[in-house]
Amino acid sequence: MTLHTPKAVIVIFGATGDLANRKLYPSLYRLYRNGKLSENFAVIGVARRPLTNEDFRNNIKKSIADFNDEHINPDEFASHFHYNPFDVQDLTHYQKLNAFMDELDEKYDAGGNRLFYLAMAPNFFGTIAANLKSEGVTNNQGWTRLVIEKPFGHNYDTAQQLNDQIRHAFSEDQIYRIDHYLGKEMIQNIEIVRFANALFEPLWNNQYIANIQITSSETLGVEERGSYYDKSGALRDMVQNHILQMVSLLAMEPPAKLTPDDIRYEKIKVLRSLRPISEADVNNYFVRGQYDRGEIDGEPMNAYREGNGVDPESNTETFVAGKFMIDNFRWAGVPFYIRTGKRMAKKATEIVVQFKDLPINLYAGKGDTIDPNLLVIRVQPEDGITLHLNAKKGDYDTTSTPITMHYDKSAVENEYTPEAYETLLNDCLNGDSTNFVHSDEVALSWKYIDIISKAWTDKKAAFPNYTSGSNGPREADKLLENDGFYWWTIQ
Ligand SMILES: NC(=O)C1=CN([C@@H]2O[C@H](COP(=O)(O)OP(=O)(O)OC[C@H]3O[C@@H](n4cnc5c(N)ncnc54)[C@H](OP(=O)(O)O)[C@@H]3O)[C@@H](O)[C@H]2O)C=CC1
Ligand SMILES: O=C1O[C@H](COP(=O)(O)O)[C@@H](O)[C@H](O)[C@H]1O
Repeated sequence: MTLHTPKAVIVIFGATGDLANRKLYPSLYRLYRNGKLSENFAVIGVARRPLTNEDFRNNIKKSIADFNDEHINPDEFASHFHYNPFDVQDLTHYQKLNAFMDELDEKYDAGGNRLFYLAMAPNFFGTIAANLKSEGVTNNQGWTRLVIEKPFGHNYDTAQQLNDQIRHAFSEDQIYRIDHYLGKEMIQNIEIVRFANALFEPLWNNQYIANIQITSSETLGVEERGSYYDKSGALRDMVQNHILQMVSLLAMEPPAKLTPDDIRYEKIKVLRSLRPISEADVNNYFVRGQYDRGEIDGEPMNAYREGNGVDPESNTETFVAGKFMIDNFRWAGVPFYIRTGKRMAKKATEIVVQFKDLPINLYAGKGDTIDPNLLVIRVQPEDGITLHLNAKKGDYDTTSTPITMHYDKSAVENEYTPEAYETLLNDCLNGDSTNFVHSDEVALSWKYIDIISKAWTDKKAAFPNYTSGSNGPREADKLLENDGFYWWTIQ
């Protein structure tokens, strides 16, 4: 696809919030700095508090203060930003917004294109979408796009309701549902590693792969988000979206073409092939945990139930481990193990593809155990790929020893690797929806997750059951041990 420098008037609903300040403004700045955003753009920040343009621009400058680029004048960048105090319920505010967008469109020659970014709590999404439509804000000349943030609903039913509300005002191809994991460099690399290497694609199936493990662990607890998190939990917060997206990318068939529709079609097929589990079976496939007090880097940590906004008897899980089975020809019999949790030993996201053992070990007589080949995709904190092989030991005998081949980015490459939000904003501005989530993916993933959450809501767990700073509850290890496997250590 040929990319042109996009032109647009962008409205950020929730412009004074955490996401806007920490992620969106720095991402827009990097796009601007890297020439991906021309001078033909304006941003209107929308929120309740009564800021002036000057206050708002000062906030923008604070959010990009770390960049310190000599050749970019922060005032010049910030001059593209305009603040609009706003009440999302007040229709007259939408009418004024519409007129202001026209004015800025003319001033910046923005091509009549409009991007609405909803960086606010999801309960506002339906109202905002409906009001934008009823007040004619979406009747613009150029393209119109809507970006929404997760959570896309709380379960299947609420996700469908949310979708219906938004679809009333925007068509599916105008809606960009953000899953920031899809903007991460190494998650995007899964497709390239699989489909651009003759070495892997022929082996990428149940004949050669024993299991796939996905770990996304955090050292942080729920911090200031207790009241949101206590109603969500790790299953909804991480598994329904990020983890299932990673599973889909790892398991999908090669798409006919690299178009958004072809790729989504293949991902959706994976979600359709997930082996359904009954409520009675949930605990054979999934393990839940909640962190207790503990220590990380020598610092004492409190228990989840002691956090702000958390019910002192909370039954909410802060850890999930699980096994997905994909019942199709390619993956029959291959477990996809996943685990994610807060307050674990390390902050890391890693994918390990474990290949099957060879039929016989020719070196067993010489006392060597041959390790399985592993392909490790390191998503964060550092990106990289490691291939675990066996090779000759450096001695007189012909014996085998495990070796590794690493691909690590140089410091310079790392510096220029775009942040997830930067990549996704760039894609959206250029109309590329490949790395955004389709409503069918949302619906299918909720259908699967709802069964687990029902089983877990109906039956209280013996929480807390893992120490802060550990790798989660012991049951998560047993899940693999029962199948003759174990979790590979995170690097
Ligand atoms: N923060 C993050 O890292 C992530 C956030 N998200 C999602 O992004 C969304 C925003 O999160 P976050 O930035 O953390 O939330 P914040 O609570 O920090 O910000 C909420 C924003 O909404 C504005 N707002 C609230 N009520 C109204 C109203 N009635 N009318 C107009 N504006 C209003 C607030 O401004 P004011 O008070 O001035 O009105 C503020 O700008 C949520 O859906 C969240 O789940 C998703 C992934 C990561
Ligand atoms: O969406 C979310 O993701 C973060 C973890 O993101 P990462 O990029 O740091 O891996 C998680 O902390 C948060 O609870 C969740 O809502």
